[in-house]
Amino acid sequence: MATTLNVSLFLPYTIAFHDPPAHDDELAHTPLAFASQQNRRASAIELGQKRGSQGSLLAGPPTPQTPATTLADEFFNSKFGPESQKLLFAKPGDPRSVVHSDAHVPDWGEQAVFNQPRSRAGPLPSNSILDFAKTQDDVVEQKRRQQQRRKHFSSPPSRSSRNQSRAQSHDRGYEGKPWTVEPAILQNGGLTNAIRSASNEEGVGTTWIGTVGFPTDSLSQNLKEDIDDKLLNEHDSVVVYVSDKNLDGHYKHFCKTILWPIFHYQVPDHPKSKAYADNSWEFYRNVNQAFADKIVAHYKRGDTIWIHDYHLLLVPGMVRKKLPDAPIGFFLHSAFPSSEIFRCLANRNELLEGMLGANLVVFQTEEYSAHFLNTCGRILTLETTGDGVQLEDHFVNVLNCPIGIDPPAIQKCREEEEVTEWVQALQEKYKGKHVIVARDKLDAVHGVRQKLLSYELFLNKFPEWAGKTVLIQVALSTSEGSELLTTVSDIETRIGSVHSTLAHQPLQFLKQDITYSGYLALLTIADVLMISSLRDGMNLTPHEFILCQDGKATPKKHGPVILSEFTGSAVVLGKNIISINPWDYQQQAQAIKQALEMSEAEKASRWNGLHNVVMSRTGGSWALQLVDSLAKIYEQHHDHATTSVPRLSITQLCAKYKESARRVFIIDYEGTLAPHRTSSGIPLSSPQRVLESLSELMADSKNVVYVMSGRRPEEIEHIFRTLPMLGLIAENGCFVREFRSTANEWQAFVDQSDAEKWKSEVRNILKYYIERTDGSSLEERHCSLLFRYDKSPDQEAAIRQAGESADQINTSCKQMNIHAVPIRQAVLVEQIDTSKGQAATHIFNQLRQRAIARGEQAADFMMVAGDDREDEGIFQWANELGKEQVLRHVFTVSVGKRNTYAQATMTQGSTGLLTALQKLARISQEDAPPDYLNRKEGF
Ligand SMILES: O=P(O)(O)OC[C@H]1O[C@H](O[C@H]2O[C@H](CO)[C@@H](O)[C@H](O)[C@H]2O)[C@H](O)[C@@H](O)[C@@H]1O
Repeated sequence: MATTLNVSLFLPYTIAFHDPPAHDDELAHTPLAFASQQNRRASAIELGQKRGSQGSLLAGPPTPQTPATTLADEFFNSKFGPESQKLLFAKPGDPRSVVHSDAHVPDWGEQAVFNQPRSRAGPLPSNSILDFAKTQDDVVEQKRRQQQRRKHFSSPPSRSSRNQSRAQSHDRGYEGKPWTVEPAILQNGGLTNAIRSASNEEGVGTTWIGTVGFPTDSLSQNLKEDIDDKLLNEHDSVVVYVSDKNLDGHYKHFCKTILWPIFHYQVPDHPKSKAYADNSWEFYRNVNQAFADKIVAHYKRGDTIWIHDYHLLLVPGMVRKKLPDAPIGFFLHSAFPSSEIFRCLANRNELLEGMLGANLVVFQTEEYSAHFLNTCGRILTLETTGDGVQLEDHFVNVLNCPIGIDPPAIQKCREEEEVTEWVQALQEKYKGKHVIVARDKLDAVHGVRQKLLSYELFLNKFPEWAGKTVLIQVALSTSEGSELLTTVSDIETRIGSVHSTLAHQPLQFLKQDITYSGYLALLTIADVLMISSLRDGMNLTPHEFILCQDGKATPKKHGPVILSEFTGSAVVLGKNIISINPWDYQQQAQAIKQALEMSEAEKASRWNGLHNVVMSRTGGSWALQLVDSLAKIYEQHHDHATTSVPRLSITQLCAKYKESARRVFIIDYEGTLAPHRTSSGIPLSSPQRVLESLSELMADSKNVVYVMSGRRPEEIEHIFRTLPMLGLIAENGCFVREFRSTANEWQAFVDQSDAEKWKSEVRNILKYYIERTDGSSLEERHCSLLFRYDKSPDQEAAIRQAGESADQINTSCKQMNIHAVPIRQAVLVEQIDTSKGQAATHIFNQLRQRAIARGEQAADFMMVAGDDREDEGIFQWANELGKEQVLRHVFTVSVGKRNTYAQATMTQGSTGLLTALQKLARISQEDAPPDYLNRKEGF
């Protein structure tokens, strides 16, 4: 069975270590025996809780029937202990159960949920700019002073070294402890649910590759191997082990303080931004390399590799280096920012190049894929189309395909008794109230502050609602500083002091996560969902809310969704949401009022529309679509991959040449018949041999010979002035001089006065960039313009300017039917509808018509030779003629080693091609009638 390797920073599983039970001698300290004991314990606790769960379930005044510790207390105040997994997952004890789509807990290495080792990573090495200015003497002197100071103050060890040594003594106890496999806390729940749902379909095998989500330095090799075995054999998971130091630098530093903020538009101009390179880049690279190595070690021919999210942007490129032929897909779960933001990243080129190692790069929405294409164009000066990015020798497809949820699995969880109990309790608690719910990460991008301010405004502006509305905001902790928490707490206090009464609290702010059953119940009983993210790749909470609002468990149903326009889900869910700009507090306040006052009919109609989207765009269909799209693209790429393009067989070429009656040659000049011009712009090497070979070929009246070029007609005509009968295609197909035309006339395929219109506009744009790029120049052609930077001393700066110029032209001149294409050390601006292929079609059709008119045989042999991207279209066209049997023999030949649509390659370069042409000419000479060299007319 074909296997998909799903690669994500965190596996869906982790390991929990347990203390052996004190008075339970019957239990051996083995994971299995211990797990069964844990399950028994968990059930006992659940039972105990349920028996006491008759009263109010959320923190509030206790009722007379309420026992001293209510389930509500457990719900919100429980300390995370070994049983606390039930707070986060649908089914405790079942590592495969549905998980929160957007779960989040405290920092990596500092979790308190499971008993796990702590990080042994020390602080990042210093990145002080001053370090670079020091002389060796300064360094020695500084160290001496530091030592003196330490002695003088006999300062206690630093906090991090204290933590480290504490961690080490704490970790000693993990060896020999029983352990169990648990659903991971740190994981992308949306991804896990989607892949699981698709894996339930027949024929899709999945292997996960990722870390276990906790620091592993302190685990012995034997223990690691035991964990490897269990996860591989029972959970189809391959563990990537990286040192605590690497994962700490990678995740806590590079991912969390640089990539995540920048990808979510935390503008790097901000003084606190860390968009500058800090030392964590090295750790990011190391972790990505460890993942790539693991994938390579595990990959078998026939497998498909899917790499997920912003933590692993370099992995596709790293794997590609080792597995040139593997099918690799990359999916970005988060947002992708505009190129203006992305370009602030110090390692922007490496990150983009890493992603481009994939065959297919997929984003949640069109906005992100468009930003990516645009960024590749601007920063890497690559040619992009709506479908992807053209690299020198292959195409990387780019797609958008939004993730969804797994409705059947969630519906099943909703049937659990515990959810029903929560629903009843919550309904009771909020009887007569209008409940707005929300569950977000408490970080700068999720807009909790903006939401609370808008809610406060709503309460102040519409006091008639203040006594009957409750906003339940579940806020998931993040590593972000306390500043935001302080601000949010201030707003919370203000709302409480102005609007709370003895009987009513309009805001329930819960700074911790809730049980999965509680979460589903909350979504079921709520009247409105409100999400105010400033940016979010997708956000699946709206999907889950819509599903739970079906009225099956409660008469309350079809609650409206207030959703920030900056989320991927707003794009997917479309017009039926109440769309808000989280920065517009007035609009948000108004949206709350609109949602609360919406008629039942409107609610139902909006919900139906939303529900259709949720049910059709599911996580399972997303996962299958990714696999399917990659398979198709891979097949296309592989149809013409270099490895499968054979060398041109000269023997076969000669044989077919010999047996054909009418032949057409269309051969590219620069890079094919002769090497590319040098960077000094000095003419190409002597074209003498080229002229001789072409002349010999033209001597046979059965042959029609065209040379094609990007140059202006007068230039190419000058180069071939000794062959006035040679057919010529100039400016990439804008002009054609017919073969054996005595009039020496050029036919134009472009209206030059039209071209003048767009050229004057583009000239102005290019002028700006040329002024800023040393050594660059504008080459004027009749139907195209060329921004050349081959003589620029600073190539890097020139490439950047070229990329930006192409981007600006492609964006601002869209209506003009032109495109700017980065080519070798230049940007070519030309009309979209002209090409070498188009000129070739014209030539070929004319030849056929003439042959038919004269009652002669049409061409039965064609050879097309080229060397770069611009020749690919003409290769495809000629191949088609062969496939459709318009021509009996077609030879498309690419000079060099690039990936190509040509049927054959000529790895020996121009010299090899000229030798082949001369061989053909010799055949003609051998077969020639005595008057051979005097015959002039062709067919
Ligand atoms: O916190 P991280 O480890 O850095 O991971 C980032 C988040 O990844 C997941 O969210 C992303 O994927 C979701 C599903 O595609 C999407 O809904 C969300 O918008 C993305 O940001 C994960 O679900 C979050 O918990 C992580 O915080």
